[in-house]
Amino acid sequence: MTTDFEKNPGWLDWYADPSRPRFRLPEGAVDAHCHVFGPGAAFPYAPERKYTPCDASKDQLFALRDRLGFARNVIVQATCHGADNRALADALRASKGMARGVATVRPDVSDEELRELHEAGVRGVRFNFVKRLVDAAPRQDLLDVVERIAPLGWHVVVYFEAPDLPDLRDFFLSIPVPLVVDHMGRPDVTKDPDGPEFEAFLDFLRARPDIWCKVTCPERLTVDGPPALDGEQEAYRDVVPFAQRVVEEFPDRVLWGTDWPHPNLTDHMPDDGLLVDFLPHIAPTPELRHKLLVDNPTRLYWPDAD
Ligand SMILES: O=C(O)c1cc(C(=O)O)oc(=O)c1
Repeated sequence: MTTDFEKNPGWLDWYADPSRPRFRLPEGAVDAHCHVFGPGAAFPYAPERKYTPCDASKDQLFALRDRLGFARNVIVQATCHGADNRALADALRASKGMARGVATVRPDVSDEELRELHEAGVRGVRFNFVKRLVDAAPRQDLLDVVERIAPLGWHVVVYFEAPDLPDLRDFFLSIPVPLVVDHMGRPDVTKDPDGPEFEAFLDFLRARPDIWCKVTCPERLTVDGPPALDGEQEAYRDVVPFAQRVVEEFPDRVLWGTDWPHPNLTDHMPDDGLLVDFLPHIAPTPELRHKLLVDNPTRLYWPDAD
């Protein structure tokens, strides 16, 4: 088995020495979207992966959590690990209850694996429709997965790009468990936040009260920044109106996370401390920020916490 992996040429490694955020996160804040990569020598990347990243271990993730001032993490299975959830489960177990997870499973996953994942802290599965990241799975396979995970009380996280929503909408609405949308459905932020494409996305969120939305990844969505680097306190201004619209209309079902270690960025690697400083721009009041960072993710991932 290969354990010696070479990251993609031009791969941008995560930012090694993030600044301490000026914005002080509320107590109990959850980084509700982040990943671990390998390390490849211990947890090999999947043969079917579309990219080979740099390593980003659980210890490095937990160090970032502590530096930024988060209490908890939600770790999302990255596509470079396919449906091999061992690195994820290892990180969840090591977190001692301070991390929950979102896994990738195939319809033939055993009951025992599902039980073990649940016991480790997994509370959802991820369906990915971004063509550069995965080969499309047949929709029937996904519905078969839903049937397997529904009894565990899990939800489905969906990652897709805005132009694909019209084709996916009815399928999503047929999924009989809560849905969580990654990265705001990837809007084109050069378009009008009040225009038809983003309105179609908001309308999808309105279709059911159990559709949640991650208002994440300004560093991925931005077109003209400025980037969260060199102390910039007004980063990613072009993304702000989109995220703010979602936060204000759906304050009780928005989530936020760093997306560390930021796979596949090609332009720049953000300083994660400055990414945290982006939060007051999209959630302008302490009440909105408390819902976004504490109440909502705690309700979804730690419903029994007091
Ligand atoms: O846009 C991406 O490249 C990306 C990739 C992955 C993954 O590979 O799982 O996860 C993300 O949240 C975003």
